Amino acid sequence: MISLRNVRKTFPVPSAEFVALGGVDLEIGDNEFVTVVGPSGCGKTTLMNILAGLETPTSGQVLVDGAPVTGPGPDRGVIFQQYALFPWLTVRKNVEFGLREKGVPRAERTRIAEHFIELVGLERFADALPKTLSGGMKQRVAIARAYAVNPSILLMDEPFGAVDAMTRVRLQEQLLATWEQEKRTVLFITHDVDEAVFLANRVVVMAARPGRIDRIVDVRLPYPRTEQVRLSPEFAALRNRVWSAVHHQELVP
Ligand SMILES: Nc1ncnc2c1ncn2[C@@H]1O[C@H](COP(=O)(O)OP(=O)(O)OP(=O)(O)O)[C@@H](O)[C@H]1O
Repeated sequence: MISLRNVRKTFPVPSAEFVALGGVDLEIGDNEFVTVVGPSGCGKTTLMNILAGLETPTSGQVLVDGAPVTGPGPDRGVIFQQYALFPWLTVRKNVEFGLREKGVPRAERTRIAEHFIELVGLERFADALPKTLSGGMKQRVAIARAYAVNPSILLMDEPFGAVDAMTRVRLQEQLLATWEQEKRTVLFITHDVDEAVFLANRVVVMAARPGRIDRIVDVRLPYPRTEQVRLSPEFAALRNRVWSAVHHQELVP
């Protein structure tokens, strides 16, 4: 369980302070899939960095299973928009990397890496170098690598932002298929309202100046989220609600 309690983050700017997050309260249950949308600059990445332990809040509490977050930890896997794979390592070695760091013995490393490479459908590319893979494939390697160290929480910041629209839809389906087999708590940041609704149990809509939660939309659509779900009137209604919540606030100066 993740708990954010009155989390505030300010950055010093000349002659004042900039309020990137102005008191965020949020609870995320175990194995929940929560997406975060909102206009540029509303503090999405700041929120994720705080949860990842890469930034400290100015005030407020950030708890994972009741314990304060004091830095990065193996309980939280982070996946960024840029693929962040080691270019000189094969897919297999990239996926094994965190396990090696943890001192997991070789046979066990191989077994775990194989399992997650298969789960993201890249078994044919296990011995390939990242430069020979498409952007979508690289991002699947990043997902397998994050999963391999067995974090209970996955923090994903616009992970599919750099791939084309068709690949993006496939990656969404693939991520959900992985999550349904290996449930984790996921916090997933995106600019894409369709993506936010398609993936989530709940969509957190943020607003800017100061960065805050504007509203939370429950997505009570069944999993697996098939094309039929994506094309359903229920999906369209939710998408329209989230779209209005995000885009109408941008008209405010
Ligand atoms: N180190 C910093 N110093 C000063 N201001 C910062 C710093 N980091 C972030 N900010 C400001 O805080 C605000 C929130 O930034 P953040 O990156 O969290 O927004 P975001 O919602 O993720 O934006 P985007 O969707 O464009 O990625 C922005 O206005 C940004 O300029």
